[in-house]
Amino acid sequence: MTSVADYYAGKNVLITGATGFMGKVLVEKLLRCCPQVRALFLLVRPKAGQSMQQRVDDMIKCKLFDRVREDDAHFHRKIVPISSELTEPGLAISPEDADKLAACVNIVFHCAATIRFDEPLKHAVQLNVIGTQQLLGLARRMRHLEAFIHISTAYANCNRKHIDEVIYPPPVEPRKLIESLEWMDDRIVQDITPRLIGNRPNTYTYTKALAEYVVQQEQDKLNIGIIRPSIVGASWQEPFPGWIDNFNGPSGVFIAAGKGILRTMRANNDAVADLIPVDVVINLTLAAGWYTAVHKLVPRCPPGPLQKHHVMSSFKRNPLEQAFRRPNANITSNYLIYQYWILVSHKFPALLYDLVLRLTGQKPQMMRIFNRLHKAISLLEYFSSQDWEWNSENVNMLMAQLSPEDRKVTFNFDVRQLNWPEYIENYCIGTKKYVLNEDMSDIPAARQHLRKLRNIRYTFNTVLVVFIWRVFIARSQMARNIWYFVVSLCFKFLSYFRASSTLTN
Ligand SMILES: CCCCCCCC/C=C\CCCCCCCC(=O)SCCNC(=O)CCNC(=O)[C@H](O)C(C)(C)COP(=O)(O)OP(=O)(O)OC[C@H]1O[C@@H](n2cnc3c(N)ncnc32)[C@H](O)[C@@H]1OP(=O)(O)O
Ligand SMILES: NC(=O)C1=CN([C@@H]2O[C@H](COP(=O)(O)OP(=O)(O)OC[C@H]3O[C@@H](n4cnc5c(N)ncnc54)[C@H](OP(=O)(O)O)[C@@H]3O)[C@@H](O)[C@H]2O)C=CC1
Repeated sequence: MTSVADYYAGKNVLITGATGFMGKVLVEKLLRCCPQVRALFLLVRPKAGQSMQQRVDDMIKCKLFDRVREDDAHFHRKIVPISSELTEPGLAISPEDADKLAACVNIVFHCAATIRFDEPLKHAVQLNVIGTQQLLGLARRMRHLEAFIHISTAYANCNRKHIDEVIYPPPVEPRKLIESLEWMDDRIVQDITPRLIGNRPNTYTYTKALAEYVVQQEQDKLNIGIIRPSIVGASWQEPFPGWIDNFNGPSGVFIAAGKGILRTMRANNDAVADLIPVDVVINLTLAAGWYTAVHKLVPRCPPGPLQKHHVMSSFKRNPLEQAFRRPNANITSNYLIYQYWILVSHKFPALLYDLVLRLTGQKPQMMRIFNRLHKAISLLEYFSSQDWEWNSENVNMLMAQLSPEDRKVTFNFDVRQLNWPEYIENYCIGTKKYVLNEDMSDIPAARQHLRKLRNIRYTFNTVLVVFIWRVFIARSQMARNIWYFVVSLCFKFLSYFRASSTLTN
């Protein structure tokens, strides 16, 4: 049985989406744990005024690559950036580059995609479906290709409750959809999008389902493998715990909760999300690359439960700077209760805060922030308030195929060993350190700020009670009688407990 690292020795690997969250972890892991890999060809586009080379240089300077740098200061020599825009004809790869790739690439990892839930259908199809088709076209030209690994999502078939490790028939024949979208203007496409996506929640899951089908069409010509991760979160162990660099999925929710902005969300009460650490997904992906070179498979990443109290307690121990309120989110599956909390815990404090800003001559901003937050959580709700059943026999089979060393250490993807409270703690610290770039040495000041917020809350509640008392109790005889009745009842209870505790002592 060869080890996974042995398989990658001397191989030329092509990666799309290498500048993204998962792509970066894939590049890092390959360089660190498969040091004999020959070259990594990264398809990168110029962006935001930066050339492709500048972007790659910036990427490898980031902290994520510290461990690789320690092992080999010249690791960048193995990285070969190739200029490419996946939505352009021929992927906008120069003919010379295309010929070079066709001549030497052994394995392709296709990670690039638009993962936005609000992406217009035309663009989502252009990148997630047509981009994938074009990459497959290039792959067919690769004379030494051993495996084509496509990163899909566990939610590509989220319109089903039970999902097996098979490719389901597509919602529409991709070719027909592509032809229709070509002549339709954007307004028409926007109007018909809800009808097209049907019982899927967004264009992302719809186009990822089509992409799976497009990949499957090539199964007679290429060795294909499809990975379907659920919700990918910060790293568990590698290259270090808690690495995360974006606001997607749960990370944005955590940050908003840690900052005390998000106080309620609609979600399943017990297991609110199927979370999987990014290093686990990447270990599985690399193992699947090795295995697919010989066989074909569609593994799914095993999910884990995410519990909200771990998030709250982590942020209380390691608070974020300048929180709006103390972290305390109320997860509910009940629509009415949710609307109540939105009003009381989001809209009312935002209005109050904006009023204070206006009175002090500043620009109001809190209501705008909450409107954006509500848009974001409404898009995530579909995933956080439902359950799916996934079959993961292929994952178990793949695990059994690994050597003991790979299975337990180098390419471990067994989340049963994961300590969830510890993972969530590191995840929350990771959002603080790597997404918000906050310094850990500021934690005492952040704690002090939370204490100040708690005192403000106590003062506010006391003022509110006194106000209510003045308005209602002091003015109506009946309210006064009820009040005296409640107070005397409390007093009687207190005396009773005091008497009974004296007797037992
Ligand atoms: C309380 C605790 C308990 C919690 C329990 C619940 C947990 C989780 C629940 C449910 C998770 C479910 C997840 C399902 C996942 C499925 C799995 C997958 O297969 S794929 C991946 C999923 N994809 C996404 O997650 C994309 C979702 N995001 C979007 O679609 C958009 O971001 C959206 C519509 C939500 C918002 O869009 P906009 O246009 O309003 O905002 P924008 O462009 O994203 O960015 C806002 C600002 O933030 C900055 N920003 C973004 N990333 C940044 C970064 N890394 N660093 C600094 N700034 C950043 C941006 O530059 C922008 O700033 P400027 O307004 O331009 O100034
Ligand atoms: N994150 C998650 O929770 C999950 C992700 N997945 C899947 O994993 C894969 C990677 O996701 P993730 O890393 O989170 O996504 P990111 O958004 O972080 O990365 C997307 C990558 O695709 C590249 N890309 C986007 N558009 C183009 C384009 N037109 N031409 C060339 N490259 C482009 C981006 O490059 P650039 O830097 O230039 O924008 C970036 O490198 C996706 O296929 C996604 O569907 C599946 C399940 C869950």
